[in-house]
Amino acid sequence: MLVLTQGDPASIAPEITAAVWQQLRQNGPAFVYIGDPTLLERRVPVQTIRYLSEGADIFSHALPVLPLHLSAPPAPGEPDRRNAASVIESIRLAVELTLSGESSAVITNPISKDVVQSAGFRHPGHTSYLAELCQTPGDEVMLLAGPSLKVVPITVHVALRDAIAQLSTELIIRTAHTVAAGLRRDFGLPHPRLAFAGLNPHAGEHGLMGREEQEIILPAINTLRAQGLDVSGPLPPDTMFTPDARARYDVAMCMYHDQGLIPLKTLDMAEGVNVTLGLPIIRTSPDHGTAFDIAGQNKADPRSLEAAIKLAATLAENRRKNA
Ligand SMILES: NC(=O)C1=CN([C@@H]2O[C@H](COP(=O)(O)OP(=O)(O)OC[C@H]3O[C@@H](n4cnc5c(N)ncnc54)[C@H](O)[C@@H]3O)[C@@H](O)[C@H]2O)C=CC1
Ligand SMILES: NCC(=O)COP(=O)(O)O
Repeated sequence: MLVLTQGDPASIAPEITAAVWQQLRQNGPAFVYIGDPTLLERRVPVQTIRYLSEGADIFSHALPVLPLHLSAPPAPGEPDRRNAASVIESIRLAVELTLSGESSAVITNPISKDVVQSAGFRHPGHTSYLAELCQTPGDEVMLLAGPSLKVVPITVHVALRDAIAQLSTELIIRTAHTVAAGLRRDFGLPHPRLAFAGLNPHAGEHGLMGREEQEIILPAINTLRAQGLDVSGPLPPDTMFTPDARARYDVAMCMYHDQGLIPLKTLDMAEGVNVTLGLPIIRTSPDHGTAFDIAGQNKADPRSLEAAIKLAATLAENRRKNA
């Protein structure tokens, strides 16, 4: 059984959850929703449960829900910080059930970092919170996977000037090992090919446009190669996402968030999935956010959530086989 978190109740999460249940109810993979049942009741048949094990028999005719309760009535498009506690509790419980082995993976619906942080949440997103809950802080790595491309932002939710300051040979090496291990164990790629982007225009052009390639990125690549990984780069970032270039690697290792997420979402927004590597559990999520601007209008595309649920099931099965 998989567990799906509530996400922000004012976001598109309720409507995409209902749409994906309709899509998967016959052939699965089955999931249990952890959230307030009233968010879904007017869209699909819902059945509250006490134990995850009850979910499998119910899934084909009703969406099984482990109930949580909101503090304020939800209004689509109007996030309310009074509901932040329930958003956070859904994530905590999903991780607890997965660490205990009752669930095989966590899929998270989108949250507003702004809303949860206003209620005291100290993390810039799910990723580091999940690592804290799993007691593996610092081991987490964000990977986004779509049909055309996989990318890893080596620095993530920080201002661009801080991302540049954070880059180090040690961080690149550590991230690359987590990615290679995750691609082998969970994605079933025995010899993953990692391509590293440069940071600067033309990958620095021999130091004319910046020295991070020579001083930080290249030493990491040389070390990783000596350690037996299949690595290439630093590549000029503007040409490494062409179809020909993408055919030469399995994952693009990017130096900052938007360097990787812009090509990923441009190519694969509808089916892109965010995967957290480096955790003792499987976690996936749609690649998009809360989309408050269209919440409650039945405009939201549910395919990224559907892809996240299917990929979570595949990764969990691969990890079980490779254990
Ligand atoms: N995994 C998560 O919890 C994520 C959370 N976020 C959070 O979401 C909030 C909003 O972030 P934005 O940058 O505005 O990104 P966003 O993905 O929420 O929205 C960007 C644009 O894409 C559209 N869009 C997004 N998902 C869509 C879908 N399924 N179907 C149709 N249109 C869709 C929206 O309507 C909007 O115009 C922020 O607080 C951000 O931190 C963003 C990404 C992931
Ligand atoms: N840009 C990816 C994103 O915002 C999701 O972050 P997280 O909640 O998975 O940490």
